Amino acid sequence: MVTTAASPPPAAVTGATSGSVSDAAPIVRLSGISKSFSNGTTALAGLDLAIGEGEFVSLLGPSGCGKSTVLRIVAGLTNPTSGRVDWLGAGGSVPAAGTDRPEIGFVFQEPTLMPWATAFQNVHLPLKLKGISAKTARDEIMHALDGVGLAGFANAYPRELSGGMKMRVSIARALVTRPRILLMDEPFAALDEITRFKLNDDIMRLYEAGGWTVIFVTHSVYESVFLSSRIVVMAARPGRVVDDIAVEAPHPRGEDFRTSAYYAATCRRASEALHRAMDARDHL
Ligand SMILES: Nc1ncnc2c1ncn2[C@@H]1O[C@H](COP(=O)(O)OP(=O)(O)OP(=O)(O)O)[C@@H](O)[C@H]1O
Repeated sequence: MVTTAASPPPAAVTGATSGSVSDAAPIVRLSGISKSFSNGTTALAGLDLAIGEGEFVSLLGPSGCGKSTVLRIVAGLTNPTSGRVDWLGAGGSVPAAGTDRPEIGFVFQEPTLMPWATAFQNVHLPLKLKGISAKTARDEIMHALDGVGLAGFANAYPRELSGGMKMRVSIARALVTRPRILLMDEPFAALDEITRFKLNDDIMRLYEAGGWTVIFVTHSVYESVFLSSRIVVMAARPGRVVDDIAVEAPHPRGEDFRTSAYYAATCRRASEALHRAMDARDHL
């Protein structure tokens, strides 16, 4: 597995600060991760992956290559069959406890909102589970809703919101605890293309302002190149990392980036890597 960068971006899309943080100290490191299920499926085999603090890493790969399983292992929702997950402190050092998980936000493909609760009450949920009252959490909840452009819809119920707005509430709910790392499992896959573009722009603005670390699962080459500082390409049977592409375009990223030659070249590069991954056969 090789880490490569597409050709440097042309002057037209450079400026501001560098968007690449691929040399950032790791926040979490997965070493030799394998995952087998009782039905005999080997979802992952010998996967090594380090995620740098502040990186936006997309996991791109064909269906069944284990992208969601990686997220679930990072979130602690399932344990690997073998291998280690190490959460690292400042400067990439392993904290004394070794595997202490920091605050994690998780956004799923479905918004999974409580239909009987308002947007405000839905965003309150993770804080409520920590014993924080709506009154105490009010400013945090409104800040999170404001961040996704829904401050004016705090009292709306999910049935009153569009698909894109429901997903924004879901993102606000994931961010309200101010997580150190945000995990997103194909969050925009069910949305129409225009809404998806808009949410890509919005998540980019939030990432640029918030400076969090993101692991983002997607099937979309275009989405992964627009959003990511790094694209990790996976192959299936068994799930493994086969390519690691740095996207070195600066921030802020918007339409100039989407229409740049560097964007087109990087999409081509990622698309070729994805096709190689789809053709890959078992290597074990
Ligand atoms: N609970 C489970 N029991 C048995 N097999 C499972 C289980 N969960 C996942 N798998 C299998 O593990 C493999 C990896 O699944 P995973 O959902 O991680 O892939 P993925 O890359 O996220 O797929 P997709 O892009 O289709 O969502 C698949 O072959 C899947 O069928």
